[in-house]
Amino acid sequence: METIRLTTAQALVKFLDQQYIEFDGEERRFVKGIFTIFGHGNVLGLGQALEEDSGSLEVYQGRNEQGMAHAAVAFAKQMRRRQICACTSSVGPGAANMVTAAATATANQIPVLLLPGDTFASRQPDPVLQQIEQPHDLTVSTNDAFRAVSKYWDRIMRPEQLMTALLHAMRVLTNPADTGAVTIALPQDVQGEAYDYPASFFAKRVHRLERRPAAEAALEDAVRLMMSRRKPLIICGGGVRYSGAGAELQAFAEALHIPLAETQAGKSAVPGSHPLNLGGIGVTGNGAANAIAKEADLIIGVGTRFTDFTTGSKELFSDPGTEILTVNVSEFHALKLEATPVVADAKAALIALRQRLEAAGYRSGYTTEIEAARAAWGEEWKRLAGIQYAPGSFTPEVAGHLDEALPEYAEALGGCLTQTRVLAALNRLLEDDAVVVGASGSLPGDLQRMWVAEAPDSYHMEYGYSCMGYEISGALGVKMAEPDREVYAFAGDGSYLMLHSELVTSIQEGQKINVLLFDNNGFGCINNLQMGHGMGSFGTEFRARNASTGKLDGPLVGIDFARSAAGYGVITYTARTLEELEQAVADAKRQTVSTLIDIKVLPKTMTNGYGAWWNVGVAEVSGKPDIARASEERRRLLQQARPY
Ligand SMILES: Cc1ncc(C[n+]2csc(CCOP(=O)(O)OP(=O)(O)O)c2C)c(N)n1
Ligand SMILES: O=C1C[C@@H](O)[C@H](O)[C@@H](O)C1=O
Ligand SMILES: [Mg+2]
Repeated sequence: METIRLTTAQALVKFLDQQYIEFDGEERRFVKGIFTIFGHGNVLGLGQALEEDSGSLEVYQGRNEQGMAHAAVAFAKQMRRRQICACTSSVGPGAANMVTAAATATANQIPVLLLPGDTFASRQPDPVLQQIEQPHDLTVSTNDAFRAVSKYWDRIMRPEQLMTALLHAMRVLTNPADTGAVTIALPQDVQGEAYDYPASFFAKRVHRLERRPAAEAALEDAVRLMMSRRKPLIICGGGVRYSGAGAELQAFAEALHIPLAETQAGKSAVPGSHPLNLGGIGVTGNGAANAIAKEADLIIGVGTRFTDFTTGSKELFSDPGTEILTVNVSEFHALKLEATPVVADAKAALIALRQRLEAAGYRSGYTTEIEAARAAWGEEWKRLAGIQYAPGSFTPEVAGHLDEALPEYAEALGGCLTQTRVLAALNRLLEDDAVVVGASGSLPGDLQRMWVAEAPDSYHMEYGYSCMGYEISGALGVKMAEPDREVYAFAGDGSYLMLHSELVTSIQEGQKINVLLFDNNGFGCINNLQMGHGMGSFGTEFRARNASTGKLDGPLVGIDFARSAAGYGVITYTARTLEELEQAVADAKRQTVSTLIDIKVLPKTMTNGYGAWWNVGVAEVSGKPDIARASEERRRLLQQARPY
């Protein structure tokens, strides 16, 4: 047997360089590159291997391990899971920083390969610098924390273990039904240990992504169910996009005259202006989608996980007469809500179903309802787009919380833009094919309701984990996937402050991203949530400690975000009026380096309502009558919701 003598780390790099994926007859390299932050736990092992021969893998330098791993996740998501990046960290804190990103990947079912350094397999030394030491179990290291958030986890204690570990890693990374983070922990001594690897291990491997066809019996069940229903509603989930099934979904809806609503992951599979596209559904859904959902007698969930935001915490389509049909490549998701399941690739299943339903002469029973719902929402959209602050006589969308404090905010921010007006303007100003990126705060809800995404894959929302700090790291990953499109990160001030380190990486790499920073001086959506459930404003506005009360109820803490980012070499702007915003966007489009627009928006001016419930835990014991009322209201709504 021919062998090649390599270190574990060298073998790992050589193997990754030989992985390819084939989908619909198209072959491409699977691993584009590797993000690195070196420390003693990886620099002399994996670092050495990459310096000596990285093959065709591109090597990037991250700033924060969570940030770089989020960039890798966003890259794979935007590539529709057909190409990935790996990430290597040092041992201990560097590794721990990647745990959050692993969870983001797994929650969103996005492949990412994480390669954290680990403590010495030989235990010489023991403890090594940054080893946590658990006296009850010496095999435990920081990297065990990845077990909870990975789809495949392994630790390479001997060089030859690498071979089975990597084959399993590829199995999971290329599995459309059950992918996510793959963690391979690499003890730092083993990374440099030599082994005679069989040459065959490094042969080119092409992993075929197959479109799983639907079983004939499942299709028959689905057709039978649909033939008995007059008011079906399609929910278009992320699986539609990963399958590349947008056109088929649109054809299915058109042929059978069925309206569709979008999840956060499914938006931009079908153009937002399509007459059958009702837009975002659920807790953050709009009036049209939620109204049609309430009347639907059949929900057809295509490629959706049915999260609580999508289902309105199982209250939105809770009528016992409403049936659920699912099309999902994952059995786990297809079987939710006691659905009639079609376990299959979305594109394959939609084609097969349409053929059968057309042959059977199926057409939904909708007459004018879809058009009417869209028109009513269109009017509401225009109202939201036109909201302007006027001192003294202004009622914000989220009213009754901080009404009296709004003039103070207007003064501290130096402007009084409303969030809904800014979003409507941006929807008009940004390029049609630009990719908008978001994840957390009030913006995902507003975008889900208001953003009309026309171009395919122009909406990139991480709302499986809704992880603050993903926005800017994610925008970098999206830009790497789509170098020819403008990419805009929509981030709240809280999220920006949590993590924006990869903005510097974007400058370093010459990858232009645009940050649209919505500064409302606080954790706005959480303030809405607490005050909407009877609490006071507590720990969510950015206010200084007040010496007289000892609480965080002093003056607002203003931040000049434009100045902060300018220090990195980012081209920055501050927008306090719509004119300033328009000028900033126009100028940002002309730039070749990353830009940031610090948009000063009033709190409480985001969208609110539209008929779906969100089940949040409320205190059953409190001295505040408003909290008792919120708890009572929750009990009432729980009775209307599906219990499971
Ligand atoms: C990593 C992480 N920590 C905490 C949260 C909980 N959380 C969700 S939104 C939010 C506040 C967001 O504030 P900001 O980014 O300013 O957005 P806004 O709601 O003000 O628009 C918090 C703390 C989260 N989603 N992610
Ligand atoms: O707690 C949360 C509330 C949501 O509105 C928000 O978008 C999300 O980031 C979150 O964590
Ligand atoms: Mg904020």
